[in-house]
Amino acid sequence: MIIEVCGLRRLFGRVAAVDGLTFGIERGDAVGYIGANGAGKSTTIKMLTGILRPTAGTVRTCGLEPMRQRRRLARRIGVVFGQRSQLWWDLPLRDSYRALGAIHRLDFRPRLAELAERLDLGDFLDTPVRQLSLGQRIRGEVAAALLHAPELLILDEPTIGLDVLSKERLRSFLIEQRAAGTSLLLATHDMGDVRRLTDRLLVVDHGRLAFDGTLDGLARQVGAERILVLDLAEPAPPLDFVAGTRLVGVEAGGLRQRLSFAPGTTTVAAILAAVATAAQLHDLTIEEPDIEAVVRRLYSLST
Ligand SMILES: Nc1ncnc2c1ncn2[C@@H]1O[C@H](COP(=O)(O)OP(=O)(O)OP(=O)(O)O)[C@@H](O)[C@H]1O
Repeated sequence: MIIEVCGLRRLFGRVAAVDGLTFGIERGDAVGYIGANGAGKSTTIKMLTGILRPTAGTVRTCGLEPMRQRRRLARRIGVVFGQRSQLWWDLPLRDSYRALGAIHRLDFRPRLAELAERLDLGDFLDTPVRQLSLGQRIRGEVAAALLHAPELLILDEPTIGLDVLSKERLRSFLIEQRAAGTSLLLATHDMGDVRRLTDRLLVVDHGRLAFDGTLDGLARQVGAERILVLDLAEPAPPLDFVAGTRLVGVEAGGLRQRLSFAPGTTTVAAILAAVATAAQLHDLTIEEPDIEAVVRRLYSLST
């Protein structure tokens, strides 16, 4: 296992930020770590990476004890905090990589060339970090975390604040990394991240594990439905006949219609095939369920 956590606890004064977590993650897995604000995600990550000492319980990351073997661990994991930077603000991006290369005692150039190409960093490698856009900086952060080819990549809210295109680019890159064998642990508020990048989901609530399973399993348990928003070429009568869906909105005289469906019961492809018999599609978007709402619902079911 690449991560093993047993009875993990962390108190801040009287607040238990993490309150008895036990879980394991297999090598090569991609796992989403979700929960409401203040649920304990960042605190868990800090204990996994050796930044914070557990109050009780044990944690092993890459088989190492993070607090005691922090340096050895740093060579084997990469960490990206979306809201904090590990880059040198006033230096050109390239100089941060040079410095990280020196810290890891490796010739960073071949790996950087590969990452720069995959993450499209070429245009701004010589720009000071403080002048980068958020999307550019996050790509820069991800490259920094992967420079030493770690076996585990831990990301805390990597796509927060990114526009749709930058998000999608980053996600495709992470999917490739995973296919190349890197294990992923991804703390996020974004259901789209979870759906695209992970195949297992841990939900933490008040420092405790509230769910461990697949996204479809979670959707079944709490009824977290996705909504397909269909923009039609011409107004159409209500599309209330599509198997496995529920019509939840008709706008603009039938030009825009919203169908709700539970993952696992039908597929977008099947829905579109049924819609095509009655209307011509112009555009579509999928609205993911809101993570906070899913967690609230999960919590209300378990209490
Ligand atoms: N250094 C600290 N001192 C005191 N309390 C803390 C500290 N760090 C976290 N906490 C508290 O621990 C709890 C868990 O916080 P944590 O940051 O781990 O949550 P989170 O799930 O990452 O939240 P978010 O999604 O908002 O980042 C919260 O109640 C928070 O206020």
